[in-house]
Amino acid sequence: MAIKKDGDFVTFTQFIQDEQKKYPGVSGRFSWMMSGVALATRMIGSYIRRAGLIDVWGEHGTTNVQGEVVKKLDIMANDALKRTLGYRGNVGIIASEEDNEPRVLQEVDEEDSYIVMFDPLDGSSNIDVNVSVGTIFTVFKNPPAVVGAEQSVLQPGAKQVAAGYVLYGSSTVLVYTAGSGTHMFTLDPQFGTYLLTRENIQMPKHAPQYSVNEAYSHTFPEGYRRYLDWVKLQDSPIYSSRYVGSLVADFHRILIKGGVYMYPPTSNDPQGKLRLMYECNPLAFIAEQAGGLATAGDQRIMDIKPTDVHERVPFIIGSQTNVEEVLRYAAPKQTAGV
Ligand SMILES: O=P(O)(O)OC[C@H]1O[C@](O)(COP(=O)(O)O)[C@@H](O)[C@@H]1O
Ligand SMILES: [Mg+2]
Ligand SMILES: [Mg+2]
Repeated sequence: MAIKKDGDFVTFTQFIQDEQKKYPGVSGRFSWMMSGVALATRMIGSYIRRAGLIDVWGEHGTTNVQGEVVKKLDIMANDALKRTLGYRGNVGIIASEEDNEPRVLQEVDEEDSYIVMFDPLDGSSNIDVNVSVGTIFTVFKNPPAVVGAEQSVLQPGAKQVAAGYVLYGSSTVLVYTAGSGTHMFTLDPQFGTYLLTRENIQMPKHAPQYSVNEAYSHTFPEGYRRYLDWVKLQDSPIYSSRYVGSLVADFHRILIKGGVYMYPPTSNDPQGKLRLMYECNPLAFIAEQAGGLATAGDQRIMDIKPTDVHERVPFIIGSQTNVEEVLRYAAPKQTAGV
C-alpha cells in the first residue's frame, strides 16, 4: 500500500527533499538530479511495457567494451539516462556499462557536482522472453581538483552518496538509499509517479533460500562447491533455490524475503561476472542499509579500491546469517566482520 504522511501520499522527489533537509546547506539540486534518474526509468519502463508492440527486442548489432552482445533495449535505456541526466545541470561525469569510458557531461561548480554510474538495463538475456529486468544506479560526489573522468570515478563503494535500482516486474518498483535506510517506491501508472510503499526495509536475518547459476558450479572454487554440498544436506529447514538470471530481480527477492545470492569466480569469468562499480557497489549499499551483507569473499564489497570502471568481482550478497554460512565454506578466514 502507498504510505500516507499527513494524509498525503509521498512521492520519490518529495521524500528525497525531506531527507535532504537533514543535511545543512544542501541546495536541493540533488533531488532535481535524482528526479532525472526517475524520469529516465519511467521512459525505459514504457519501452519495456510495449515490448513486441514497438521494436525493442533483439540485438543492436554491436558489442560493448566487455565483449557482450548489446541488445536494442540496452542502448535505448542508456540513451534515456544520458539524456535526462544531461539536462540536470549538476551531473559532472557519467559512466555506463554500455560506454567504454566515463564521460565528462559538463563542467559544474565543485560544490554541487555529482558522478552518476549505471547499468542501464540489467538482465539483458531476459529482455526478449518477458522476464523481469532492471536498471541499477549509483551516485558519488565529484572529487575536488579535477583528476580526469577515469580517475574521478574510481572511488570505493563506501563513498557512495546514494544508490538504487528499478525493477520492471509485475509492478515497477524503485529501491533507494542515501545512507539513512533503504526505501521502496512503486510507480503508480495512473499518476505516472513513484509513491513510497515501504520505508526502512529490514532484510530478514536468515531464510532457507540460495540463488546461484549452478550450471557453472563445476568450475566454482572448491569452497563454493562445498557450500552447495552443505546446503543440500540441510533438512531443518530444507533450503530451496531460485535463479531468475536478472541480478536486480534475484536481489529484490532476497531484500524482501531473505536468503543469499552469489556469482562466484568461474572458468569463463575468473574474477566473477558482475561489475563492481555499477552492479555490486550500489546493491551492497542498499543491502547494508537494510541490515544485510555484501562481500567479494575476501573483503567487504564497499571497501574494494577500484582500478577500472568495468572491473568484475566475485559477489555474495544477502541476509547476514546466510552470507556468513557461505563464507564459512567459501572464505573461511573471512567470517568475522565480512
Ligand atoms: O547467465 P548468467 O551467467 O547466469 O548471468 C546472469 C547475470 O548476468 C547479468 O545479466 C549481467 O547483467 P547485464 O544484463 O546488465 O549485462 C545479471 O543481471 C545476471 O545476474
Ligand atoms: Mg547487469
Ligand atoms: Mg546491463
